[in-house]
Amino acid sequence: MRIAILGGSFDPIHLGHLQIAKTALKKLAIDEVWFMPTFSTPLKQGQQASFADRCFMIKRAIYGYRRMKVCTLEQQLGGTSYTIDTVKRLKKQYPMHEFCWLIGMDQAIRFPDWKSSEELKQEIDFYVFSRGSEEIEVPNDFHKVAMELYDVSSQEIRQGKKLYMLPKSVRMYIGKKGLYIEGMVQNVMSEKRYRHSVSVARLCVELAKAHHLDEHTAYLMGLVHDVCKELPYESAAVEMKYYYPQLQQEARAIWHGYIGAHYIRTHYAIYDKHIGQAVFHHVKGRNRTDYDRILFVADKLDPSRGYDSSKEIAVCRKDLKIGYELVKKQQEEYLEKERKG
Ligand SMILES: Nc1ncnc2c1ncn2[C@@H]1O[C@H](COP(=O)(O)OP(=O)(O)O)[C@@H](O)[C@H]1O
Repeated sequence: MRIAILGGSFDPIHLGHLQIAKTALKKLAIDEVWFMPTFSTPLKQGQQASFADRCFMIKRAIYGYRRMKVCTLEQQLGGTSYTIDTVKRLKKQYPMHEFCWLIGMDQAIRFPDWKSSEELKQEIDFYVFSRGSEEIEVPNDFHKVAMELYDVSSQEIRQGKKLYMLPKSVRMYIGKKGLYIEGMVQNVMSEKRYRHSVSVARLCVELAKAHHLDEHTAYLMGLVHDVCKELPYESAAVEMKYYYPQLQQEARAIWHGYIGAHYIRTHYAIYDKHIGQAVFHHVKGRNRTDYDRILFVADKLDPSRGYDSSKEIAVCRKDLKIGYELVKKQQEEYLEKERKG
């Protein structure tokens, strides 16, 4: 068989990658495309999802495409993934197949920096996928394949942008596991609010641990609770009118909880009911589930707010219901004082 390899971090895989594989199967004389996730990339830092998660996302994305596979050879090789070593190993391990290598324009430009790039060109044929209109120089023994490009990168996805460029199954997985959530949240708020969010998430985890609840759920809800807090008033008003017309009369300071609960579902594919409810009610509080209580108290008692809340935190660690009542009462007293001026 003739196999085309598409190597990359796939952190995460997106529709641009799938487009290369589909075009290759259509235009080149090949039998299969094998996605080859890097174990660890030499020219790149800041890879964020584990190898297992990246593989799993690829498997989900190519589900139903009979001629697309995942190859985990670079994990078997271990250490830093250099393509020259991968290609040699491929040929040894699969002498019955013939291989070629697929790359996008951005990688083709950086090709001269690859380890033993001259030798590599002798080892295997390269096919570069580009719009065909670019004047950019790539090694002249590369074959060019014209393709309609999707304007998206994995980095943009990790920042929470262009999430519609993910296969639906991958998007659901990212939401469920909370992959890349830190970068996504950081991208929609000031540094100070992000620090608060991280600190609330930590306290949520601490309280979840003390009460034998799911720590991952607690972490996620803490991190995302203020995701809509810095939305401009005009946009917030539109969202409220559209999604929560019955709640428009409530104070503006409360809106971000409602809009946030909607946002994390539609944007981040976080469908966990506990998280949605806790975010929805976190400003005023709701004394129904432990997750509701934890997020409410953690937001108010966040140590990074600058006052000593250690006594209240200790009460919450011991008994969440009593702790909730205590914090709720303090909040009401504070609001009353504010009202009186
Ligand atoms: N939007 C896109 N359209 C076409 N090719 C792409 C796109 N994004 C990435 N590629 C190509 O897909 C391959 C794998 O991408 P990626 O996992 O992002 O690589 P890496 O992170 O290792 O640079 C690379 O050859 C890259 O050039």
